[in-house]
Amino acid sequence: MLLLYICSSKIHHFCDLCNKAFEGGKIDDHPNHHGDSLEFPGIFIQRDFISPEEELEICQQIYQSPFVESQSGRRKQDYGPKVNFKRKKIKAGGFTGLPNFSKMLYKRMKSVDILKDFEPVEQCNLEYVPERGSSIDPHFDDFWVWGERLVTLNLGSDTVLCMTLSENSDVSVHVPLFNRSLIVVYGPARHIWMHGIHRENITRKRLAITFRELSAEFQPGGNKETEGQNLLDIALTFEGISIGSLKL
Ligand SMILES: O=C(O)CCC(=O)C(=O)O
Ligand SMILES: [Fe+2]
Repeated sequence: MLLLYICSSKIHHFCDLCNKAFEGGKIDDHPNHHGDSLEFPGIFIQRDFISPEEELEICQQIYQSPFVESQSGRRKQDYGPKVNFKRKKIKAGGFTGLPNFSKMLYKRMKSVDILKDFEPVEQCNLEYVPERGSSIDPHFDDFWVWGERLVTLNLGSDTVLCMTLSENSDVSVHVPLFNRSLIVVYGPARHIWMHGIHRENITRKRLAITFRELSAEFQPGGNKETEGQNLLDIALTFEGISIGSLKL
């Protein structure tokens, strides 16, 4: 069966300036919101996290490494451990660390209150383009290996993250992903709501850099603490080459 990923009539638009989602309207209505509002905890947005010059530099760095084809018209570059989600196995394998250009992003993230103790162990760069109809179906990021906060830096163009309660939910919340902004997804937005991106909302090339931290099991005090520390030591060398590069 072909499941068409379309949005319900009850679209709410999340406003990062009000920290609420408003029924109907448009993504850029602020301050003229109307319609019922919904509390929508678990989204933090830092607009202009990087400058246009930094964006250009980061994009140039990204395109010096090869991409591999991914699902739904996306291409990706992975820097992280090899994870078998079904068997719950994680291996450092060919992981050589996060890429060099992410060192400055890591440092800057530390200056954001909600991320001051954020220790990323994985980076995935995704490329979306309208020509390939790139999108991502609604999903939860894995809960066994990945921790509370999902952090994404948005590059290239604006788009919208669509949050739904299930595949065919009749309520959706559209969250703006501004170019050069950083978004942190946590709490209910991470655990209760699924997230995805519609192909209609990819109108120009977009690059998303997602950083993930390890779950509590791999953190100090957890029973996989040593494994976690080892992965983190590798990640934070910032000497990584993408997994796809190894196969060439
Ligand atoms: O492209 C994005 O902003 C979201 C990507 C995502 O949800 C994922 O890689 O799990
Ligand atoms: Fe995701």
